Amino acid sequence: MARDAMYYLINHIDGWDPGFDAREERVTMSTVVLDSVTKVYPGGHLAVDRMSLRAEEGELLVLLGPSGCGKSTLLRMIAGLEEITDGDLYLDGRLANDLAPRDRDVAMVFQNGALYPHRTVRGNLSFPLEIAKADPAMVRERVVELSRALHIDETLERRPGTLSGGQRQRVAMGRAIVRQPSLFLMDEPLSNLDAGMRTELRMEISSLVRALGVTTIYVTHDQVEALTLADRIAIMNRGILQDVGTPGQIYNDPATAFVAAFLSSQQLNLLSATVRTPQNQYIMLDFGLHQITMPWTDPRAYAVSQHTGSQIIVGIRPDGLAPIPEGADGPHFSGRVRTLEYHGHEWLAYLEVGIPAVPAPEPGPAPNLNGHSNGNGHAATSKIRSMMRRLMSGAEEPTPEYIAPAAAGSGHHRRSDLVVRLGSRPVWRAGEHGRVAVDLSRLMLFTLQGNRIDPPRR
Ligand SMILES: Nc1ncnc2c1ncn2[C@@H]1O[C@H](COP(=O)(O)OP(=O)(O)OP(=O)(O)O)[C@@H](O)[C@H]1O
Repeated sequence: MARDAMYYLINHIDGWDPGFDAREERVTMSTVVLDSVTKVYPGGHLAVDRMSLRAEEGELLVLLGPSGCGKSTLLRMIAGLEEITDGDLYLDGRLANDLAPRDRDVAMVFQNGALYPHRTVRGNLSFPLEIAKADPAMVRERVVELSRALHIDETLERRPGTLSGGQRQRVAMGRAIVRQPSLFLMDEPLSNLDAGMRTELRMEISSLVRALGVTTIYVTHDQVEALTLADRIAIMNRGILQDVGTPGQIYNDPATAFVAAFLSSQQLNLLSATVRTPQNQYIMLDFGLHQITMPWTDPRAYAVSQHTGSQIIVGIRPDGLAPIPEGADGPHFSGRVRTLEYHGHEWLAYLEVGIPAVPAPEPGPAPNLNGHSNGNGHAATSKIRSMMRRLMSGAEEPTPEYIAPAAAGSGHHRRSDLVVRLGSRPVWRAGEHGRVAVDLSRLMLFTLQGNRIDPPRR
């Protein structure tokens, strides 16, 4: 959104009086607290498993995860559209499990920007204010102002069916904004748009919700959207919270191998290594054909040494490896360049280094995530376990904590190529021998279950 349009919107919204005490509402935006919230759908499907999470007042919290991980279910429970099976939801400090959706002061924007098809854009935008019995003259004025700020003023007399996808989403956002809720819930609002429109609207959403200071929970499966938009990201898999932190924290210091792999734009190198401490002089990560040494002065050394004699998973992003000349010193890998791939802004090289590679394990929740807990976690856990037993009547209790990596520890690792980022000019040709320096500080160290060996900083 253009800067002047943004100021226009903010200034006018500040002065709004839409017929209810909106300004009072705006100074205290909702905090959202999930305390061990669980959803089991009829039929026994566990969609959300003991999620504890807190969205601060005015925060833009992104829920990120692959399709089917339970993001929409969680959002719908917050909106009151889906019943909570177990655990507690607090909105602004009030227990809200049984609060009717209309009493939650929540506005929701969906993927398809669901609008009233027989109402014009003007009718759609004014509807929430009409319901609130606002003065009609004021409603007309406010709708025009808002439509200008959202660049949809020329579409006011049109019906949603005649609008582009981007215009429909702007109207949907406008309709959510117009009644100034204390909580915005957005469920993949950009996923039906083309790449250019997604980028444009992404920036607009970011400036809009920040300018309004409305607490926003935004669901997406797109890691770029999450990294660019969020104050904090909560990443989920199979209904379980995997990590929560600022984009920088979870990208650079991920709690689990799943998080590291999910947030990598290029394929993350996940390699199997055995930890050794020869004569206690240093730590050796033994990759079979290659060894990397880590001095005792490394801040992770003690934690890694606890795994001496065992296998661990070492993660390294393609840009943590840099080509170096043959014979250069320092930690390195080397092998034949199998192929080069052109990606426009960069080249990727695939280096045959003969190191066992492993898929990212999908562990349970990382320990010590900074979600909210009111101290009754054990009670909630045993409650849900007994409920699951009832639901599954005799079936074995589900244990989502650990799904063994296909190859890890089995001795039958597939050997795959090391992916190396080369930048805009390839320094090698296919078939040549290549050598890459390993930036020790960029190595991520995980147990075979996929949890970080050295605790992430939050
Ligand atoms: N009404 C329902 N009844 C039974 N199972 C459901 C229902 N709604 C969702 N599920 C299941 O719950 C799980 C979580 O679904 P949910 O829609 O919350 O995931 P999601 O992360 O939002 O996925 P997507 O990104 O594809 O929308 C899925 O396995 C889904 O099939």
